[in-house]
Amino acid sequence: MRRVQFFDTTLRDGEQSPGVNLNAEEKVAIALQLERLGIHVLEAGFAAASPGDLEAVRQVGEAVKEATVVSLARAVPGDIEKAREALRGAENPGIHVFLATSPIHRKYKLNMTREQVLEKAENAVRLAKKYFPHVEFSMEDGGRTEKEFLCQVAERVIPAGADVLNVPDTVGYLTPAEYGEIFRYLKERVRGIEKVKLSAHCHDDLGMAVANTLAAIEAGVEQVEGAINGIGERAGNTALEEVAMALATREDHYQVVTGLNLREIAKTSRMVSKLTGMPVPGNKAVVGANAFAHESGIHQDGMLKNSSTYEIMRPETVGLEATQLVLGKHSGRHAFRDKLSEMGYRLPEEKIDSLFIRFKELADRKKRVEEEDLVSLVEEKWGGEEEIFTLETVQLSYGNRSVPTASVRVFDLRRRRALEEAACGNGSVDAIFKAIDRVTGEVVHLEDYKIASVTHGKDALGEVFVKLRQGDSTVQGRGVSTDVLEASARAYIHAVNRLAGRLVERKGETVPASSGS
Ligand SMILES: CC(=O)SCCNC(=O)CCNC(=O)[C@H](O)C(C)(C)COP(=O)(O)OP(=O)(O)OC[C@H]1O[C@@H](n2cnc3c(N)ncnc32)[C@H](O)[C@@H]1OP(=O)(O)O
Ligand SMILES: CC(C)C(=O)C(=O)O
Repeated sequence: MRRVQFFDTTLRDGEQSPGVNLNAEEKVAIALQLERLGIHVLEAGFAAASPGDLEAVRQVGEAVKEATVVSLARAVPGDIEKAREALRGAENPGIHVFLATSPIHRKYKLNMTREQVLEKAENAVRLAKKYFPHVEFSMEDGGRTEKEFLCQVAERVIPAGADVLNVPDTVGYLTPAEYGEIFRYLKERVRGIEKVKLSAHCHDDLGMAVANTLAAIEAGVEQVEGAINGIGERAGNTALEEVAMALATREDHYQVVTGLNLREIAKTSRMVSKLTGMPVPGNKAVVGANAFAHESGIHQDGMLKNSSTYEIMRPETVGLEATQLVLGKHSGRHAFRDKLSEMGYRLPEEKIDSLFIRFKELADRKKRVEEEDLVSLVEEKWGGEEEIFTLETVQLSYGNRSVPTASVRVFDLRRRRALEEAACGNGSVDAIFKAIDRVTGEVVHLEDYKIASVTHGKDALGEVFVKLRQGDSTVQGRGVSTDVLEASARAYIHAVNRLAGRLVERKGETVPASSGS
C-alpha cells in the first residue's frame, strides 16, 4: 500500500488562530506529543516572526528526535537565515519556504510580475538548499493560481533543490474535484515532478479542508498538511486527526498507510486544546465529546446489540474511553435498563417500567440525566401519598445587614396535621434547613449541597441536590423549582422523608402513611 506522510503545522499555522500564543515550553510539549503520535514533519514556527518564535523553533528542533522539524520562511534571504539560525542544533532540520503565485496575490500583495515570482522562488529554494537537507516549497494561494503557471514555478524550484512541492488552497476556495485535478495536472505536465513529494495544505473556509485533503490523496499526493483539532488561520486548517481516521477507517477505499500511532490522537487533541485555549466542539469528528456518545433510544438499542450498528470506528482506536450511552429524553428502555444494571441495580421489569415513566418526565426537564438522578429515581420511595412530610410554605426574611430567618410549614401525613417552625441561620438556605430540622424533629447532618440549572435563561429551573446523613444512613434529596430557595427546601424535605422512612423500616415498625401517632 502507498504511504502518505503527515506534516503538522499546529505550532505554526495552528498558532495563527486569533488569540493563540504558545511559548517555547508549550511548543516543545506539543511537539513531543506530536512525535508520539508519529507525525513525520513538524512545523515548529516562523523563526523570522519574532525572537520568541525563533527560540521556540530552536527548542523544538533540539527536543524532537525522529520527526523532521521545519521553520516557515518567506522567499527572502533574511527569513532563510533566521530559520538556519534556529535549527542549527536540530536533529533533523528542514525549511518551508513559500511565495504566493496567484494573480490576486501577485498584483495586490506582492506587486510582482510572473517572471519576478519565478526568479524569487528559484533563488530562495537554491539558498535554502545550501543550508537544509530538507526543503519544502509552497506556492501560496496555489488553488487560485493559473495551472500552467503552477507548472512553471514547479519547473524552477525542483531543479533548484525542492524536496517537497506544496500546493496550498490558502483561502479554502476549491472543491474537492478541483483540488484533486491540480495534482493530476502537475503530475502529467511538470518535468521532474517525480523528484519531489507533492503535498496538500487546505483551509476550512467553506468546511471542505478535510474533503479536499482526501481528494488530493486520491490524486496521488504523498504528504498532507494540517493541524490538530483543525485549528489555524480564520476557519482553520485540515484537522489531521480526521484525515488519519478517514484513511484508517476507509483503508479499503484509499489504500494508504500512514504509520501514525492512532491511540495518541485523543491525548494530542486534549493537549492542544488545553495549551491553545481553543475548546473542541462537542460534535467535532473523532475527538469531540459526543463523537462516540449515543443519546437516542433506537441508536442505544442498536449499540447494545452490536456496536457496528452505529459506530464506524471504536473510541479505543483513538485512545478514548469506551462508548457512552447518554441518557436523555430520546433514550429508550433498553439503554435505561442497561444503565441501571451497570449501576448495580437488579430490578423487576414492572419496577423498571414505572421508573422509566418517571425517568422520561425528568428527562423532559433536564438536558442530561446523570447517574445521581437515577439513584434518586430508584431510591425515591416517598413519592405522592407515601410522603411523610410535604412542604406547604416557606417564607424568608433576608437583609444584607440582618440575620436571615426562615419559617417553614409542612404537613405531617402520619400525624395528619400541619406543623410550623421558624429558625435563623448563617444564610437563607441554612435558615430554611434549620427550620425544617425543627419542624420534622429529625436530627440530620448535611453532607453535600449542589445547585444546578436545568435549562438556560432567566426562567431556568433551579435544581438542588442535598446529601443528608443520619447515623450510618446517607441519602440524597432532590428539589426542583424556579426559585432556588424553594428548590433547596424541597430537596431537604425529600431527603428527610427518605431518612424518616428508612428509620421506621429499620426499627421493624410498620407505620402506614395514614396512621397517626
Ligand atoms: C498563508 C500563510 O499563512 S503565510 C504565513 C503567515 N504568517 C505570518 O505572517 C506570521 C508571522 N509574520 C510576521 O511576524 C511578520 O509578518 C513578518 C515578521 C514575517 C514580516 O513583518 P514586516 O516586515 O513588518 O512585513 P508585513 O508583515 O507588514 O508585510 C509582509 C511583507 O512581506 C512580503 N511577503 C509576503 N509574503 C512573502 C513571501 N512569501 N516572500 C517574500 N515576501 C513576502 C509582503 O509583500 C510584504 O512586503 P512589503 O513590506 O514589501 O509590502
Ligand atoms: C505557508 C502556506 C503553506 C500556508 O500556510 C497557506 O498557504 O495557507
